[in-house]
Amino acid sequence: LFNQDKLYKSLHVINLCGLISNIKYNKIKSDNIFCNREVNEEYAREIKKLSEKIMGWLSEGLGLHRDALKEGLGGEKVEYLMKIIFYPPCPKLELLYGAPHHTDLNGITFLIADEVDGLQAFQDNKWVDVKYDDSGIVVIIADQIKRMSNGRYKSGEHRATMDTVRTRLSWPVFAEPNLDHVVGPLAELVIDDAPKYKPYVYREYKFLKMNKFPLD
Ligand SMILES: O=C(O)CCC(=O)C(=O)O
Ligand SMILES: [Fe+2]
Repeated sequence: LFNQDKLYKSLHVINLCGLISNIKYNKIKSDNIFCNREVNEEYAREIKKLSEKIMGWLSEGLGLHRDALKEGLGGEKVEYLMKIIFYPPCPKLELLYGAPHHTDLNGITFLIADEVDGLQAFQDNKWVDVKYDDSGIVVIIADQIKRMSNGRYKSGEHRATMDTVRTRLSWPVFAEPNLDHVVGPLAELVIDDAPKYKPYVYREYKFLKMNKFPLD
């Protein structure tokens, strides 16, 4: 999917995550270790390209033109939100999940983690581990693609567990609509089929889902 050289170049921040995964969070924050603007910008550019390529394939899979999902998500106004998540060790795993099971609110998510496993996907009615693999990137189809496709694509259910002794860092990038953009089933997909989902201004969708209000 990527030009490999470019990928590796843009990933050295991620490798750094692996190396520093045992350093205390405060130290990470105070050292501003992630503030390598050049690398982050290059990573963001590559994620944008990858995101548009995959959304192109997904659009074609719906029998639509390549840009259909990208345009539905807001075209050039799509935003790429990078999060760095810190999961401290948890000696009693039965007490909590790092991230309880959920689907992502946005359009599509790209996730890289350090070498500590934790991400699990719900597949065939059971939770399966997404194994750490530093040659790849995890792609999660999220709510807005499900809604634009009128349910023909599912929003991938996932969760993150913690490790009893090791700290874990993960690095998802969420491709999401601008808060004022309205997303709903694509017009071409609701000619013969009834719309399964209401269109929402993304700001409102986020608010309703985060507060567990009914959506449709
Ligand atoms: O840390 C992970 O592997 C998953 C994080 C996640 O699912 C999220 O932030 O939405
Ligand atoms: Fe998630």
